[in-house]
Amino acid sequence: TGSTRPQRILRAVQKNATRGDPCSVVKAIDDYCRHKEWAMNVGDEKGCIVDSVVSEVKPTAVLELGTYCAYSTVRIASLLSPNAKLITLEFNSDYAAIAREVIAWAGLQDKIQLVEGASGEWIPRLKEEFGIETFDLIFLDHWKDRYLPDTKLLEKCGLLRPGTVLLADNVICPGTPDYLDYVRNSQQYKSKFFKSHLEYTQEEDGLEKSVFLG
Ligand SMILES: O=C(NC/C=C/[C@H]1O[C@@H](n2cnc3cncnc32)[C@H](O)[C@@H]1O)c1cc([N+](=O)[O-])cc(O)c1O
Ligand SMILES: [Mg+2]
Repeated sequence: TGSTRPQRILRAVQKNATRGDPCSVVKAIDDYCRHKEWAMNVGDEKGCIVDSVVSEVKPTAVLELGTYCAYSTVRIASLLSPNAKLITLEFNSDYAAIAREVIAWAGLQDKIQLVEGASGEWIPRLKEEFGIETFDLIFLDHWKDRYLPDTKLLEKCGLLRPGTVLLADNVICPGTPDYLDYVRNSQQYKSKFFKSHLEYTQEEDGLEKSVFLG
């Protein structure tokens, strides 16, 4: 049986990136996925928009939904202040195992808590299990039909505060129509679209940044 795409991505990181250097890990994944094999990382073009939002928000508590190979996990965590923490949820154990290796290669284990489990099950447990009050930034990049239910769950669990930023990948491709409709028409959010392209392609895509108003 051959290797999986995440295993090949990890191998590219171990071959081409420098241990303890998150930027080289991000670059190794982008180079591999642009030139060898496409994969559903947020990528470098949209990644620069993610970087600018993280730099603007300066979050100390970050939640990522959908780790996959930890590309965005590493990219975001590398910009966080020393006392900031990022929790990332991933329910596929094979992907979680690869993600842990990528996070370790980047030397970011102390900043990142990877939780192996489903967002629907874990969001209600975050306050108790991790002593989280509210999140400053949430990056949504998991199954696209989970964005809306998980956002409503985050509201219900009191994990959002006035000013919390929700940053959603793929609102054009593959698309998250029900989520977009909600954050753009709800009085509880101030939403803004950042036009970009689908990772490693010329296809249209973009990120939606939505500020919770409380
Ligand atoms: O489908 C896409 N992403 C889904 C990402 C899914 C990842 O999040 C996990 N997950 C899902 N629900 C979960 C609930 N709880 C925890 N992990 C979960 C899955 O195990 C996977 O690791 C996608 C597709 C394209 N595309 O061009 O087709 C481009 C992109 O940028 C994408 O993000
Ligand atoms: Mg995505």
